Amino acid sequence: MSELSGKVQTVLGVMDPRRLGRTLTHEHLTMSFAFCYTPPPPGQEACSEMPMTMNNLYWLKQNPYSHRANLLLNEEVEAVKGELLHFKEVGGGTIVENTTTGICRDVKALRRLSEETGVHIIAGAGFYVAETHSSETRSTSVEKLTDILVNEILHGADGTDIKCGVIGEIGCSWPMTESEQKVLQATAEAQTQLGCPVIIHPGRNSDSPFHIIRILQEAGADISKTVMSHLDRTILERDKLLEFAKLGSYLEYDLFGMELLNYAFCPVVDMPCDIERINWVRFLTDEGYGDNLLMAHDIHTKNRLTKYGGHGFSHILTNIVPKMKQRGIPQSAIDKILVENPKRWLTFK
Ligand SMILES: CC(=O)NCCS(=O)(=O)O
Repeated sequence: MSELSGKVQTVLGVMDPRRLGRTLTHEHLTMSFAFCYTPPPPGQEACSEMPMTMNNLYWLKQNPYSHRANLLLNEEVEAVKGELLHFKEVGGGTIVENTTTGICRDVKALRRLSEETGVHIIAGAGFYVAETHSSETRSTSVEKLTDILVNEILHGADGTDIKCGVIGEIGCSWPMTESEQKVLQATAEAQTQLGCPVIIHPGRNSDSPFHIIRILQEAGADISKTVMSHLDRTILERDKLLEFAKLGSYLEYDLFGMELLNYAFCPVVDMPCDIERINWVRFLTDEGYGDNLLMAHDIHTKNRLTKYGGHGFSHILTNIVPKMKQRGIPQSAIDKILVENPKRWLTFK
């Protein structure tokens, strides 16, 4: 049993889990997604450099990854601070900040944001997808990777004394690379040592979450303390989703607010709209998985901030929760998703 047992760990230190309140389990407050730049559709090349003005906002919403500056959320710390103050005003308590090594994690900015807004922030340890792994990471052994993860939780990340409180988001591609597989095995080992929460970014294929859980299980992970993110764009077939739910991880719908026609990273996927996400949440609740559900926005581009006409970090509390109630999801089920399940997941064993 670790010294963190029964506690959660925020960027300001260890805390009683009862203080978390309403929690968004998958967000980014400062990160760069520059490596994911995707050229605009033919004939629209000039749009990638255009100013982020009112008349361009709809294009940005439809093509968020085709505009270079839009991928630099790390340029908007002041705007994010304003968003967090509003999140608190509307009843928000905690944000799990999933930025890991590879997409410009900035734990000092997270600590400052938490101090200045009063929102509890939990930082993520580990590595994003292989495309962002350094050559050093790729050649590191599972044992050394485990040491890095454990160190980020027990001693601090990126040369600071600011400690992470979850492992993840751990990035996986489809097909998975050897380096990603090693990081997953190290994640399982670090989780066994520390009893910590884990959160995974699956590849963009409905077989990816199954494959990841198998690797984690074989390496000894505690699947009941593991979140599978981005199910909204990953498993879009009911029977397959129920088959996955039986494996026992948390099931996260974390792209609330993201509504677009063309999902550039995987054009064969029809990205659901928010009402469809609510329907998935209701389906899983009705099927008995209410204790496994989590929700978030996974804001990772500028255009989703209210400064740029986006929905912002308060969208779930302000707009989605009332809609869930209107669609017959009881308050008790909503409280599980926003309070009880995050608390159980984030508490160290
Ligand atoms: C930051 C991040 O990984 N967001 C997920 C984007 S995706 O399109 O769902 O993979």
